[in-house]
Amino acid sequence: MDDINRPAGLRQGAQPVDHPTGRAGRIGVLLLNLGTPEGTDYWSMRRYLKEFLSDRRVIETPRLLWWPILNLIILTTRPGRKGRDYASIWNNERDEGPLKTITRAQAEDLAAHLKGIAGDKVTVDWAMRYGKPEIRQRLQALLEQGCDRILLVPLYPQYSAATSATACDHAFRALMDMRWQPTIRVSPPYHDDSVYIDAVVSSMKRDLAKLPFEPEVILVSFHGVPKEYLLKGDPYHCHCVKTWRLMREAFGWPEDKFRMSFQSRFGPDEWLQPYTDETVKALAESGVKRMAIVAPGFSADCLETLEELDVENREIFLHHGGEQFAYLPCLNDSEDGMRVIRSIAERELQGWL
Ligand SMILES: C=CC1=C(C)c2cc3[nH]c(cc4nc(cc5[nH]c(cc1n2)c(C)c5CCC(=O)O)C(CCC(=O)O)=C4C)c(C)c3C=C
Ligand SMILES: [Fe+2]
Ligand SMILES: [Fe+2]
Repeated sequence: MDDINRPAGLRQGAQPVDHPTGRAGRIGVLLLNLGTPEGTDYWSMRRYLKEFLSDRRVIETPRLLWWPILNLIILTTRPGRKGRDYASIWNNERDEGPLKTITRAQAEDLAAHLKGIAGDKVTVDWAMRYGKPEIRQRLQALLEQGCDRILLVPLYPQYSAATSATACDHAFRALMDMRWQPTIRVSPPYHDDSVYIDAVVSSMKRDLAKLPFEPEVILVSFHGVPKEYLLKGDPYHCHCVKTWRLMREAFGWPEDKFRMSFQSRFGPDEWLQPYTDETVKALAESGVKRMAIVAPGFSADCLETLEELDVENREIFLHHGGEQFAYLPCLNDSEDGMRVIRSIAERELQGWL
């Protein structure tokens, strides 16, 4: 906002002490992802898992039932076991999980891109739903830099209450405490956006061309959620199926060679099916010797891809008769990946820039 357009009391230099400091009419973009533990030790893991698994958007089991399961069983055993898994993929140079390293790189690339379009009018930052950097703190930092309009970009192509909604809830909880809220926009899910589908397919084709073998089957694995969430109206399953169909059509392979599955089942309830580990085992047992896995639901590589898919599922495949296995990386901050994030940001900032 030009100084001349401010109410008299807010003009710089003419501010009475009892008036709020004027904001500079700048725009903030906040990339949001899930979050990762601060370290791989027991207490860091426990803090992360406790925050994550206490979120009612993630675990809908009634509190009275869930509290003893979480505190007496899960938080005594899981931090140690999962801490070892995290240690195997940790970015030791920066002492952080890869999800953080990659999300930061995405934000830096987007910042450089938007600077080319809008100069210093836009600030790009990033935050995590669980752990650090906290959404509340990064929103505050954007306000302090003069942003009175903020675009939230949940980096989940497929919407789920357990991911996109809880990230927005958290941002809105921070806004609830503000007398002078910024204007907020939230970017929509992009599971069927042609820029995203093209990027995922181009990236896969490039990675497949580098392999020393040609896979007989490609498995498209998405993070699972309890089946009950679908029955209660969460569109996540339908978004995943649509992404998979559009990828398959762009790829030109039949359904039996271009499969889909859901990974990371947690607890005894039924989750979305078919399960990735069971599918990989069944493929190997049915005589498939060469396969590739891709996980287009993750905007950045993380524990669920680098460890669960590339290590655990590779072992399952090789152990049951498979011979060659490839994990194809996520879009991350690659050229393909940044094309998607830049296009979302540019589209959603229309009318603001
Ligand atoms: C138990 C319930 C869980 C639901 C529902 C769930 C949904 C869900 N998660 C992602 C993306 C990620 N999940 C990650 C790790 C992770 N997920 C759960 C549990 C649920 N996720 C746990 C307990 C963990 C931590 C690791 C473990 O203990 O198994 C990650 C990786 C984070 C990292 O630091 O690398 C991502 C990303 C999606 C997309 C989703 C539903 C749509
Ligand atoms: Fe998860
Ligand atoms: Fe569906």
